[in-house]
Amino acid sequence: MKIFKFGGASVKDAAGVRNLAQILQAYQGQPLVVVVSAMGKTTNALEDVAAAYYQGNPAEAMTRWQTVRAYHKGIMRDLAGDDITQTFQIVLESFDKIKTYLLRPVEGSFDQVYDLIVSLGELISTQIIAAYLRKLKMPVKWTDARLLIRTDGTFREGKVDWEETEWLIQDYSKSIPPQTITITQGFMGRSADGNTTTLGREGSDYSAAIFAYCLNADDVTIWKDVPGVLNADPKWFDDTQLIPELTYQDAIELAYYGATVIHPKTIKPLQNKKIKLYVRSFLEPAAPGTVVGEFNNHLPVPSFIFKINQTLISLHPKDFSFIAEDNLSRIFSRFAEAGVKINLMQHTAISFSVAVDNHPEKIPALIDQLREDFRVSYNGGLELITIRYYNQETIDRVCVNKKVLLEQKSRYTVQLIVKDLG
Ligand SMILES: Nc1ncnc2c1ncn2[C@@H]1O[C@H](COP(=O)(O)OP(=O)(O)O)[C@@H](O)[C@H]1O
Ligand SMILES: N[C@@H](CC(=O)OP(=O)(O)O)C(=O)O
Repeated sequence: MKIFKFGGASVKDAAGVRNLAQILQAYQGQPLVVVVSAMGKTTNALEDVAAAYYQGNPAEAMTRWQTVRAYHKGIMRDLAGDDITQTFQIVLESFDKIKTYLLRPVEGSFDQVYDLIVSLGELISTQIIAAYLRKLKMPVKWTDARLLIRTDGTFREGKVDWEETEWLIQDYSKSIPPQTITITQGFMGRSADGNTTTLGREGSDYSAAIFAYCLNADDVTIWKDVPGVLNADPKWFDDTQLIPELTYQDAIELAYYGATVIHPKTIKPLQNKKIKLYVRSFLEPAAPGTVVGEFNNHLPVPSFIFKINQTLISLHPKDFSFIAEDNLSRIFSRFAEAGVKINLMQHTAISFSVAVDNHPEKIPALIDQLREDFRVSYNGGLELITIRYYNQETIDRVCVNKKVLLEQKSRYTVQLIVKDLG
């Protein structure tokens, strides 16, 4: 069994869907599970629909939804010709159900409504793709991932119930004929009480790993718009180099520090079962890309990760206490309660500094909370630069025209919080 994952960029238009079909045709005859994300930037657009709907503005929600619907209709028209009803009847029925939902009064918390609305992107994309592949007479089965991935009740960041999910997925796999191409959604699951939950933004890579783990798959391929894992994001750096082989450990570290090409939760389930992960280009499907697996060699070149929009928060006890266990536990519980992930931390006897992503909806409230116990100073608009397998030359290179506010080195990794002076 092979698991494939196609992200939003790969299916952003009809040409992308045709390209996906062509890639799958090359693997015909093999059992495949194909995990697909929402098309293009649909998830962002649906976030706006959810916000308007929840804020009690149904007219605005409907207008925003109609834009999403028109985008998908355009893709269907291109794939099917002018009459889309024959090929895509099921999608049109989904559109009607969504419209009916948006006309109903709001029920539940914002996060619950968010998951229900935002996950529609994946449901629609997989319905369109399955219908198109069926039109090409390919042996596809559209499957609702919510029947297979069981999560706890946390909305927007559902935690996988691995035991139940493994049982559900294995049971499903017994029921499908060999050679079937299962088309299913990334990023979503369902809690035991029947609520749709999402796994966190960009979580479709993780869904592919969940399927692979539960099916003891041979391997996973995530099809991207880059040739594989590079030693830096080509959006930021020229002259990037492809990394042909990557250890699980290095892949986890790169993804955790912010190399967005692989979702950080993806690697661990694969590493536990020694399942290889291929990162390949959907634009150049014959090229080998990167393979993540058990290798002895470290990264062949230093790798760079940039995270912009960072805020550095520094805390100082108001009393005469040091930054020791009691203060640390109070600080960590404040961050956990606010749902703020710490990207980097450093402490001295009487100060504690952390770098976090600047979420305007979370950080000001967290700072107010921290002020109850600490003197707080903060600095926004910063960059976090991580270099794996650094040397002084690489540090000097990234620090040109930057002021370094904080530096932290371990054996293999250096992290720098910098202010751009340019
Ligand atoms: N080290 C890296 N190597 C390759 N791509 C990277 C790296 N770090 C960040 N990226 C970015 O990851 C993008 C692909 O990931 P993503 O957009 O999340 O794909 P998808 O939406 O298909 O899941 C690339 O376009 C690239 O800009
Ligand atoms: N569509 C979801 C899940 C996802 O992983 O998408 P992508 O594979 O396009 O990053 C999101 O945008 O968050």
